[in-house]
Amino acid sequence: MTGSTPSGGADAAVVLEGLTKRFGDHTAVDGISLSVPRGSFVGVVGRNGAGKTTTMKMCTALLPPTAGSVSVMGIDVWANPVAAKEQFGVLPETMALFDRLTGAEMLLYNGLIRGLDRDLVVQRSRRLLHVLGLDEAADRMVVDYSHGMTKKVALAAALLHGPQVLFLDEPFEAIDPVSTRSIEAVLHRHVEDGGTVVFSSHVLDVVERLCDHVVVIDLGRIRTTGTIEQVRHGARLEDAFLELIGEQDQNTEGLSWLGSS
Ligand SMILES: Nc1ncnc2c1ncn2[C@@H]1O[C@H](COP(=O)(O)OP(=O)(O)OP(=O)(O)O)[C@@H](O)[C@H]1O
Repeated sequence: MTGSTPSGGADAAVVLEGLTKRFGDHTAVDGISLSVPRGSFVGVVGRNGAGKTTTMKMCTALLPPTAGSVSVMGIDVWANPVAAKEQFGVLPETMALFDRLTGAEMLLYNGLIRGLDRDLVVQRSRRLLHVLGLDEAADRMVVDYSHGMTKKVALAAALLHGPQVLFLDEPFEAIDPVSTRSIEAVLHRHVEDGGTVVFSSHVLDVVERLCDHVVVIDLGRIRTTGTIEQVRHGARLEDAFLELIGEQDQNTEGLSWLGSS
């Protein structure tokens, strides 16, 4: 995986070139270039406000870039969003779901608007709901789901059309350990079958366990990228990350009043 000189070759699942997003005077993403090979499992990490979600949104046709380009499986996401969307599934940070439908109905609706055959959608939905531990919840309205259950049904919706690339923003946030393992198994299966996963996470132990590559973003730029081993240099990924980002001192000065009453 290259961080500054995207090859853009036929082996690339995702190619970012000079991807930039400015909000007024603030540059949230500052000219990111990256080439993600097909079949890789990539963790995107960075502290709060580093630019992970903004980058994910630009990759998935949710937020137009100020400059630069992104392509998925060779298709320019912003020049040809409809064709590009067939290639990827997305679990966004904030989910606008049709939550007055049951989980099964929501998946059916998602599948049908993607033009999938009804029987195929029903069959895939059942399987996904089962694997993600949502059998019991399938006939309940999504609005009544817990945060973790909502995330899992949104993940099922992202997987339904069998995309080549998955972009997942914090897929493990609010997910219990049992479901974490189920999701990990689904994602591993996707990669074993030749798919690509790009996900952001603050849980570096999960990134270390799952991913073959990691991208560290800071202040809207790629701070470093490579295989997990290259980035952690034999240490724990979390320690390597803290050293890289330079935030090891936990300064609690001025908080002596905490717990004093
Ligand atoms: N719509 C917006 N308008 C203005 N500024 C924004 C907007 N969206 C994001 N930002 C800013 O862009 C920067 C990057 O935000 P982003 O959400 O991409 O960070 P992040 O790495 O995903 O953070 P977190 O880990 O907290 O989710 C932040 O400074 C944020 O305040």
